[in-house]
Amino acid sequence: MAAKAPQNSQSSNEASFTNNIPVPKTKMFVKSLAESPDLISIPSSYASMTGTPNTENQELSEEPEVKFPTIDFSLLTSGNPDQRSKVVDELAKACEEWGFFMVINHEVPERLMEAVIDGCREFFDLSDEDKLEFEGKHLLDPIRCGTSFNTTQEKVFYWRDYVKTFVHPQFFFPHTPQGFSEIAREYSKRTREVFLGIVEGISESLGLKAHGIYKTLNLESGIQIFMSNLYPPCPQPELAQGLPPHSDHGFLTFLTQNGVDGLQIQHNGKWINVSPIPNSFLVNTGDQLEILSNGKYKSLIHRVVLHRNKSRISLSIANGPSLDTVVTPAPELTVCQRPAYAGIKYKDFLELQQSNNLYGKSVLDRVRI
Ligand SMILES: O=C(O)CCC(=O)C(=O)O
Ligand SMILES: [Fe+2]
Repeated sequence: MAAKAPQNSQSSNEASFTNNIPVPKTKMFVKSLAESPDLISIPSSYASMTGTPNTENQELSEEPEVKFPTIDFSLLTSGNPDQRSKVVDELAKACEEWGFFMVINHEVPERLMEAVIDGCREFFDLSDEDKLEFEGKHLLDPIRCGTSFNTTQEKVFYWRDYVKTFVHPQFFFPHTPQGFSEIAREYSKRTREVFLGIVEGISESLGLKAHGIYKTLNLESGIQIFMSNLYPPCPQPELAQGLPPHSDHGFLTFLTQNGVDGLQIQHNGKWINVSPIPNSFLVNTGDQLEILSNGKYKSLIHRVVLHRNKSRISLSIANGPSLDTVVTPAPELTVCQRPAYAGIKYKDFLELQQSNNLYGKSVLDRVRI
């Protein structure tokens, strides 16, 4: 059945979004595969050749109670300089030692967080034909929906469907399910406010002016990508992967989920399961922060493992520079140290990341000096 042309809330003919890298026809959505009545094992095209996710070259941490860094957003914005400077120090430590933190007391209403996840679920529940309307034709099309990560490049597919849309500087969104777009618009806006507050704190933590990063990365027209992932129940979770180990291309990613865990982060050479504090954001550092901080704040390597009987939905909001910003190490940080990364336009970085395999820090490695 032929897919109809994508329809979005606004025009998709923005010059900054058009490129010529075509998107292949989506393989079957993994949700439909997972719902096949007789499925007792995964097709070989989903079986990881590098071993099971949990035994792959690194062990799972055996620490029973991991104390993840937690940032109280209300203390960062309270106007009390002592409280703020304490949180700035905590941000420095979290970014340097973990590349990961949970944000609590962020003022995004819990019911909005629940409503947006419900919207994601309703979207994934649409028929394959309805979802294919949003498949997208080119890699940087503002709305794209599909499965795995990049099925033209992958020998092994990931047990994951996704919908991905650009929500800043211009808001694009599927017109269905009804009401989803409005909820997503509000959620994206509120999340961006928290992101901008955290960016000021990170700016200060690097010894830059509070607005330094905002100006350098042109965040006024910074990219915000709304990406929801569905990981359906998998009959052989020990063989398939939700997402392989990778870092995120942007500056900071804000993640929430439907109450089902599955995210693992790499810390001190071990994998750690992340179980979020309710109503918190899981925030991780991305490649543009690693470049800007000249390697002081490394981007976090993370991956997703699957469940036999549970369906997981996550929503990651990737926040990055404007597409035409050339990101380099901050000049203030290369006075005593040589720059460790060459400058690269964010749009080029994004295109490289989207058109290749998702693995490790493959794109960042290309700009290391
Ligand atoms: O689903 C998750 O927990 C992580 C998703 C992720 O890594 C991504 O969207 O880049
Ligand atoms: Fe990620």
